[in-house]
Amino acid sequence: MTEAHPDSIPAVHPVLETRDLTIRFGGHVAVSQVSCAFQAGSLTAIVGPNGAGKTTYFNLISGQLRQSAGRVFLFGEDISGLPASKRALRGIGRAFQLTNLFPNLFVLENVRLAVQARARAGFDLFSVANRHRELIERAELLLDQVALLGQAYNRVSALSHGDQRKLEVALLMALEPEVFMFDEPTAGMSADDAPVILDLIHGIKARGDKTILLVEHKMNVVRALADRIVVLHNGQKVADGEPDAVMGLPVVQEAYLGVAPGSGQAAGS
Ligand SMILES: Nc1ncnc2c1ncn2[C@@H]1O[C@H](COP(=O)(O)OP(=O)(O)OP(=O)(O)O)[C@@H](O)[C@H]1O
Repeated sequence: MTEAHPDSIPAVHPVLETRDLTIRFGGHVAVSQVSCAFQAGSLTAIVGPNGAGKTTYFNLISGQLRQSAGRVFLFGEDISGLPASKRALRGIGRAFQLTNLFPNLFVLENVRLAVQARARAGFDLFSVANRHRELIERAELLLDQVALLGQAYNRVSALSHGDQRKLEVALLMALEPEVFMFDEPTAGMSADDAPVILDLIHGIKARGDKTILLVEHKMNVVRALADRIVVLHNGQKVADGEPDAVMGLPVVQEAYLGVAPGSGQAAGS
C-alpha cells in the first residue's frame, strides 16, 4: 500500500490501520479481510446490521480477540501479536476496558486513580502534596466534563447505568489514548445523559489530534459526528466513504442499514 514518494519524503503512517483483518469462529468468518486506515482528527463510524462483525472488528483492533489472518498497525508498527493490555499502553483506548472500576470507592477516586496511572512518570518533580492536588484537580475537571461532578463523593456502585457509562468515558479521557474506540456509547442512556457524551466525543474530535472509531446504530448520531462511514455486512467491508455518499447508496439504505430510503433512521433504533 505504501508507495515511494518522488521527493523522498518519509511516508507518514496512518495512526491505525487494519490490513486484510480476518477472524474465523469454526467455519464462520465473522470479520473477513477488512482493510482500513484511520487518520488523526477523523471520526469513523462503523455501521452495519446486527451480527455484521462490528464488535468483533473492535475486539480485533483492541486485542480482545486474536486474528486468524491479517494485521493491525499502530503508527506503522505491527501490533497484531500484542495482548490488549499492551495495546492499551500504546494508546488504543476502549471504554469497556475500563470497567474494572472500584465499585466501593468514590467516583472521584476512580478517576483520580486513572489520572495517576496516566501521569505516574511525569509527576516526579512535584511534591507529594502538589501531586495529589493536581491529580484531584484533573479528576474533577474530567468529572465536570461528563456532568458527574455532583456525584464525586458517591460510590460507583450507587451510580445509575447512564452515570456509569459517563464515568467510563471520563476514565478513558483520563488515560489520554491516541485512538478512542466507542461501542454504542449512549446505549441505555437517558435523553438527558446522551448529549453529554456526544458533546464530549465531538470535543475530542475537534481537537484534531485523536483518532476516533465509533460503532453506532443510531443514524442521527452517526450523521452528527462521523466524517466517514464504514459499512460492514457479513464480516466484509461493503462501503467506505463520506457519510452522504455512503448513506446515499441504495444498497446501504435498503439492505445493510434496514432504513427506508430518505428516512435517515435505522429500523428499530
Ligand atoms: N466468540 C465468538 N464465537 C463465535 N461466534 C462469534 C463470537 N463472537 C462473535 N461471533 C459471531 O460473529 C458475528 C459477528 O458478531 P458481532 O458481535 O461482531 O456483530 P455486530 O455487528 O457487533 O452485531 P451487533 O450490532 O448485534 O452488536 C456474529 O455472527 C456472531 O454470532
